[in-house]
Amino acid sequence: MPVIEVQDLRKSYGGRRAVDGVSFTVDEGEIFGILGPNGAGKTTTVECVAGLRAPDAGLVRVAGLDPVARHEEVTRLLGVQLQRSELQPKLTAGEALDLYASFYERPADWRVLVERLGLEGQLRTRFGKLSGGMRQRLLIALALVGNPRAVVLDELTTGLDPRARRDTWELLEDIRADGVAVVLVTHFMEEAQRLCDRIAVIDKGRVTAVDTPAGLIDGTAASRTVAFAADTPLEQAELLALPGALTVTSADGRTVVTGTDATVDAFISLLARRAVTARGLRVTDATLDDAYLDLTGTDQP
Ligand SMILES: Nc1ncnc2c1ncn2[C@@H]1O[C@H](COP(=O)(O)OP(=O)(O)OP(=O)(O)O)[C@@H](O)[C@H]1O
Repeated sequence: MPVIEVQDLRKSYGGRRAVDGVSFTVDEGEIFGILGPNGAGKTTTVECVAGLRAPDAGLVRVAGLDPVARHEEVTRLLGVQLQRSELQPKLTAGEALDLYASFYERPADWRVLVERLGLEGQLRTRFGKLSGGMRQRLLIALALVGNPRAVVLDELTTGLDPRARRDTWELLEDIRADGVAVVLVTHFMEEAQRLCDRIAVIDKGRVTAVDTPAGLIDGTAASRTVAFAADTPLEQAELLALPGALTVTSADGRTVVTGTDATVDAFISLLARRAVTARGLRVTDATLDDAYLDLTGTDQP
């Protein structure tokens, strides 16, 4: 049974659809990414998973429980770090960690989390006085302090410096190894590519693709790019006729062909057949950025 299950989730605000039929499941020991443009409905979706918003329609289950009807039980199983999270400004970081740990029967040792997240120097600082990045680190620690079975992390590393970001990624990888199911909303492609086992791309309230990062990349129309300078010019039309070829551009003596694996294979055969030497030949894979741009509308802000 998946730890998190979302089926045909729908949610509108004042008649405007924010989430329009989203479905996905997240298994134990899986990091499931949600990518999508601003306003696509990502936060609304994870707020429904956390039981903080009631869906208009559809089904949400966390460990088999309805997070709205069984909110208290779900709170014990699910750690949550949301974009709109706030704490009482006068509470110090150390007090907040003690308080949150007291909610759970078997809390994690928060000192370990504090060390992993580089929060040691901040324990006596009030929440209201923490820098943006330190607040973020504290909210991550609070999401994990209950030793949850599942966590929802909305923009996990926004505002973190590069070292804190790497440390947080390693922490998440350890949590996954412990069998926790993780839902990660992110705008960072590098983060998604490194951490996520599967990713849902959401656009205008709908899931436009669910796959592994490699699967999403392979699914892009132009999954490979070949760049070269030929000693004997090759006809543009001939290159465009290669199987799967999408575009051919030439500038400064170099030609760039976009296409698929089949395009690359056919291109190599063409070189051999013509006894053409391609200098500085480079074959590059599409990135998750390319896949993301393919899968989301261009009319978004
Ligand atoms: N409390 C609310 N009241 C009214 N409309 C809302 C509310 N929260 C979100 N919306 C609207 O619902 C849509 C989806 O918002 P949501 O915050 O879920 O998107 P998102 O994908 O998380 O965006 P971002 O990447 O900017 O965080 C947007 O059009 C937003 O303006």
